[in-house]
Amino acid sequence: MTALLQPRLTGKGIYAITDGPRDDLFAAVEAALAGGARLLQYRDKTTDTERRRAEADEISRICARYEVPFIVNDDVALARETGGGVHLGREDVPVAEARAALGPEAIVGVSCYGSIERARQLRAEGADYLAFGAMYPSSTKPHAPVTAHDVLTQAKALGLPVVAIGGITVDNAQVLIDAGADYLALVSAIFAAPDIQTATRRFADLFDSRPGLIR
Ligand SMILES: Cc1ncc(COP(=O)(O)OP(=O)(O)O)c(N)n1
Ligand SMILES: Cc1ncsc1CCOP(=O)(O)O
Repeated sequence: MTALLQPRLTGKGIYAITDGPRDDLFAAVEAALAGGARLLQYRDKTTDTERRRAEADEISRICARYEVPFIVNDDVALARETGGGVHLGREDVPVAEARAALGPEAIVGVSCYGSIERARQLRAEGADYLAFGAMYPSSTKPHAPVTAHDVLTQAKALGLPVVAIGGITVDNAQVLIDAGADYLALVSAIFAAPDIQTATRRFADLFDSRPGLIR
């Protein structure tokens, strides 16, 4: 296991999520972090174990330099090896199994799709954040059903950080923040942008741009 101290899950902002192999993966991650991303997830659905391990290890080090929590999608063993947290969906292991493998300090995030009941259950199981979506149709995950925005508002009452994901652009993001999203989870809007750092900064600025609004 890489002995890197994981920063805590605090605040609000951009949750940058990678989407499979690319030649400039490390530079892309670094650009998102330089643009102000506050959480980083390594998401690679391929089965190339060696490449995934090497990439996750390097990205965990980049995140540590920026003091940004590093999360691995799906793969608890890889999270353990690289000192990261993990994001779990309905096809993945239970929260308790991830917690037992990663320890009490690790971030364990969960997909709740559009279900407050699922969110309540996973909170009881020890999840650290609750992710909802797709909020809009997503070209990254085209079959993900779209969720109503008011689930974000309802989720606020559960007292954990609320993450919105799916089809988010700079033009449709503000309404999600206003509905209660603490984090906007973004794949294509930042990682397919010609200038990843600038794209991330534009989203990050949304969290600071309305000082008069009480959230
Ligand atoms: C922050 C965040 N939210 C949702 C997901 C989707 O997770 P899941 O439903 O397990 O689907 P895959 O990502 O595994 O295709 C996520 N990865 N991150
Ligand atoms: C992983 C995932 N889960 C629901 S939508 C989605 C993809 C989000 O990607 P994008 O930000 O490009 O729509």
